[in-house]
Amino acid sequence: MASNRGPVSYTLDETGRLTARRGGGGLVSGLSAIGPGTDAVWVCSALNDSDREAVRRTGGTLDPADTGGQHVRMLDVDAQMHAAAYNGIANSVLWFVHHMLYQTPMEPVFDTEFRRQWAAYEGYNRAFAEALAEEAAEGAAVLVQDYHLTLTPRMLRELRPDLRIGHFSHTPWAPPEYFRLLPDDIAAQVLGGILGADRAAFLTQRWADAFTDCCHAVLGPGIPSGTRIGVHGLGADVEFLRERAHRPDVAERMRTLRAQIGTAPDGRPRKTIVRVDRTELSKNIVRGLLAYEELLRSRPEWRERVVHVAFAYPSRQDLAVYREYTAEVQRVAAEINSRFGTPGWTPVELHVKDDFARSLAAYRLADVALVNPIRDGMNLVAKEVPVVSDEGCALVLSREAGAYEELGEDAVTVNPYDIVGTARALHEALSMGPGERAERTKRLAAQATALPPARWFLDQLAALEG
Ligand SMILES: O=P(O)(O)OC[C@H]1O[C@@H](O)[C@H](O)[C@@H](O)[C@@H]1O
Repeated sequence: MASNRGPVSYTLDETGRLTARRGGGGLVSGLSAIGPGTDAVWVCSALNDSDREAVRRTGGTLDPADTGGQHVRMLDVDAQMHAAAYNGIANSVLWFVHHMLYQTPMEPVFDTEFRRQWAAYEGYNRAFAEALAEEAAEGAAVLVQDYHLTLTPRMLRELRPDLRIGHFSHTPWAPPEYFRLLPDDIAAQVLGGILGADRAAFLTQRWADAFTDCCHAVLGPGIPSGTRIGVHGLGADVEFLRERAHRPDVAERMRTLRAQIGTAPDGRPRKTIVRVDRTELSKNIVRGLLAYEELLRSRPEWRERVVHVAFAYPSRQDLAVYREYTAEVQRVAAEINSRFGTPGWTPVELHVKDDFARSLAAYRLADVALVNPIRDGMNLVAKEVPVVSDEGCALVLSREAGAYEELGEDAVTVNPYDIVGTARALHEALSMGPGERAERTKRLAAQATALPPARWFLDQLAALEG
């Protein structure tokens, strides 16, 4: 397996001690299901100086005590090359294209700086292809992950024609008219790189179709190399989540959260709208807050009776646009609190420090979960909440999330750009009776766990072999 982010990343303290921490996001959740006891090797990249130090100390093969027993080879790619490939191309161009995030008349600009970064991206993809060519046994299956590594499949194919190669995209795929913002030669390289694989797979049929449409538009009719296309909709890991959500640290955080949420003037517990995201532009956190503000403005009966618990965990803080977005989220939350708050009621509880136990606590007690991304490959939060909810939780879900294909029927769905429409959806979700809420949650949980991570992975392997 190959991905930019591995299962762990390190921090180095003043005493020189390295501590491994588990990474976040759907990709890591999916691949982590392939636990110890297999001969799988996970090739990933050092993401920061502490990771580079870990690579220096271990020679690149991480200590299994740090990785939960998985065999992990971490590559020490040149720091500048990694920065240009990861921040420059992967996060600022390919992520923006697939999530359709360019929104000003001056963006994007593909200039000589972009071409320089593209050369780094090629070098970065080649480093992976070379490492995989070294690691893989004769005839092995190799699963290459995501937009960071679109060129690797073709490069690896040239180095090792004996391998069976799969590529998996964890993001949406842009429709041709948006994908073709990319310069023609770059668009062709991205598609041609993935088509170097025997099989290219996606989280939903919608993204798979968009990829095929892009191939036709950019490369001409037909999938030229005979690459097969597949769909595997990653689901929630029900056993892990239910066990983890009932540990004492989660119960303790539920007590703290309940105290923060408090009771309404009539003495009943306040209703809770929960969201949990990386502070990510595509997650649409600011519009979510504005919709909540609109709810409080247009439906004064909810004032003092509801709290919006918003967890927005730091992400990609090397990029100015992410830092600015984080500040904007904080500014809008503070504004709502100063406009509507009273001495006994804080309308928005915004927390930015990553705490998985607290996220699970919020999932368990939420009355409403708000998942309103502009676009999202899948969105696992939408699938995790129904699985761990104690008494049923109404899901407000963007129709642009991949999870909508599976969960749309039992969610209250929204156009993520429509603030008034989202406020109405929040009102509808808050007003849903307990019986209906519990019934819908049960059906959502069944859908959400249809393809748990281990099967998601094994299905891909089986399909690649077939
Ligand atoms: O930049 P980061 O933090 O490694 O996040 C990347 C991952 O973020 C996840 O949320 C996406 O599902 C993946 O597509 C992506 O690979």
